[in-house]
Amino acid sequence: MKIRYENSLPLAAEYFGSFGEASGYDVGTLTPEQLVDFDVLAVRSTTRVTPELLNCANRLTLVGTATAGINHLDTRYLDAQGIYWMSAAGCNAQAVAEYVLSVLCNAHLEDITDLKRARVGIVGAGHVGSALSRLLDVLGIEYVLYDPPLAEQGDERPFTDWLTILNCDVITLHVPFVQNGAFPTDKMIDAEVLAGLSAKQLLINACRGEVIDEVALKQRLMAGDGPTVVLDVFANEPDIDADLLQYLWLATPHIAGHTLEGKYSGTQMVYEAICDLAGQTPEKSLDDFLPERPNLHVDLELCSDQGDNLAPAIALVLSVYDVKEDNNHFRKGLAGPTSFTAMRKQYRVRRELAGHKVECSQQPDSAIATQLAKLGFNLK
Ligand SMILES: NC(=O)C1=CN([C@@H]2O[C@H](COP(=O)(O)OP(=O)(O)OC[C@H]3O[C@@H](n4cnc5c(N)ncnc54)[C@H](O)[C@@H]3O)[C@@H](O)[C@H]2O)C=CC1
Ligand SMILES: O=C(O)C(=O)[C@H](O)COP(=O)(O)O
Repeated sequence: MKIRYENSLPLAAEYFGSFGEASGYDVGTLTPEQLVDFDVLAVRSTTRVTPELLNCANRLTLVGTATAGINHLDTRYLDAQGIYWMSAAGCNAQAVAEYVLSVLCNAHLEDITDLKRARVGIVGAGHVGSALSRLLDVLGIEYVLYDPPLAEQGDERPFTDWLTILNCDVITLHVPFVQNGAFPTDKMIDAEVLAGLSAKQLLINACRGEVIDEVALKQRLMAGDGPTVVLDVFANEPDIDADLLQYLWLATPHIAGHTLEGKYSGTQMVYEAICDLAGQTPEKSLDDFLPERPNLHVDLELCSDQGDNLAPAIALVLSVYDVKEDNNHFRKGLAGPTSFTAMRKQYRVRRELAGHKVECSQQPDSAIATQLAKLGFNLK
């Protein structure tokens, strides 16, 4: 079997090498001729799989993307050609949920959002939206879910309406980018929606840039008194509107899903699909590759000094992942499309919360210990 893979799939050689010939290509360099006689194409969101790209693909049986989003695949064309395609659904849901949590923790500390009173509107209750709702449940933060497709499919969770979402203190977007059909998301946050948002609200987009009308967003933010905005994703990546950044509270280069766990899981899922194709039982697993998590030390006494029972969780979440570091790095490093892609592909090693061992300066009270354990921390 011959496999062509985008080099940014971590561990691709380790996972795919045993199937036969596996050869990588750098982002933006794949040509149609390089797919001649290949059975499998493994990509991330930075390879657009179009009819033109597959022009010479005479043997292609499987296109696998190690990502949750699929809007870079022409799935209609693949279906029409009888080429099986798969995505790594849910691989990085926890990563994105923890990105949003890190944003919320910072917003709480900076008095942008009072997490004890705030209501979070989660738009899209799939893998990411659900992972986020579980984190908010642990912390006792109120939220509502909006997901008409799931409601229509009979999902029994309580769903709210669009107007209620637009009145939430925090609106966080976790939908796929869809242009057609009954539930399009293209510019679902448009000029009219933006006009109704106030300076008391926080708007987070970590799904796809095109879900917000960015031209309207910039105009709204330039006019003043607009919502606080956090963007991980932008229209027209990697050639983004850098001028927009000055109006955003936090901005990051599409790395919300880029934990080590999220990226390795994506490759693992593509590997499992190839095993399936080859009629083999998967022998490799994430545990073969994931390094141990570092230990954390936290002074709980200091944390709870502020009389805030969210303080220990916030301190720990931010000690594992503080989105502000990525924001600072992005703003310093952005100099055109090449740097946007480079910052994504050379992203630092980021780990998820679960499994971190925590040494506390004092025994936490039982409610806080339970909360931290439910976030996945191992209290020593
Ligand atoms: N920034 C990043 O690094 C990442 C971004 N993403 C993006 O986030 C999106 C969501 O990821 P997952 O939760 O894993 O996908 P998912 O497919 O599990 O969930 C998406 C949910 O959105 C719902 N939905 C679709 N259209 C809707 C509409 N018009 N209104 C409300 N809800 C709607 C679906 O019913 C589904 O439940 C992905 O499609 C991808 O584009 C995903 C992972 C990482
Ligand atoms: O999974 C998705 O969907 C994402 O947006 C990924 O985080 C995108 O990462 P890259 O494939 O662009 O590295």
